[in-house]
Amino acid sequence: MSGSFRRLPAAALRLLGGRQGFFVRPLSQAQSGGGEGGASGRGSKEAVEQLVRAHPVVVFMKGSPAQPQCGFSNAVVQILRLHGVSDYQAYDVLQDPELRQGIKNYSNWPTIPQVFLNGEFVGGCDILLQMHQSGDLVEELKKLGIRSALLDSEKDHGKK
Ligand SMILES: N[C@@H](CCC(=O)N[C@@H](CS)C(=O)NCC(=O)O)C(=O)O
Ligand code: FES
Repeated sequence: MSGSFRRLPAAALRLLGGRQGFFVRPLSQAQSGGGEGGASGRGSKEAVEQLVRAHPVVVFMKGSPAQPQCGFSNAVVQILRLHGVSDYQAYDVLQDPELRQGIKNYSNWPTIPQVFLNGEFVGGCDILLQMHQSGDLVEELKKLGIRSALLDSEKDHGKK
């Protein structure tokens, strides 16, 4: 799981953002404020936090679980499917440039997809794949009260 150290750069960014208030902003900055930078509106920390906490399992992706628009997002969907996880909240960042930037600011992670469990940033496609291979994903799902479907298929093969 990610440590809280990932939040530090976001806090630093907020501080920098606060300092802008001392100056009259040049037009170019004023125009970008509240836009794709995610400093306000749908990309703000507060708005993103609400989305992150809307469900025990949350995925920010390109496209939808039914129609992923990128192989990395598709990989996350397929890993969750392997574990029998179909009840999760997915957000399509291709529909919302502010969210696309806002989620990166929020987690201090530069790419999509992004997976959150119980409001905690877990990682992208590579990390979810590692957790799948190591067995950590089964354990993390267990903490959420979700029994991975892989446990049942392992039982069928005489393991546990
Ligand atoms: N290694 C990454 C793969 C994801 C990735 O590289 N995503 C790129 C291409 S889809 C991305 O989000 N780029 C920034 C963007 O499209 O906003 C992971 O583990 O999730
Ligand atoms: S959209 Fe091109 S790699 Fe994800």
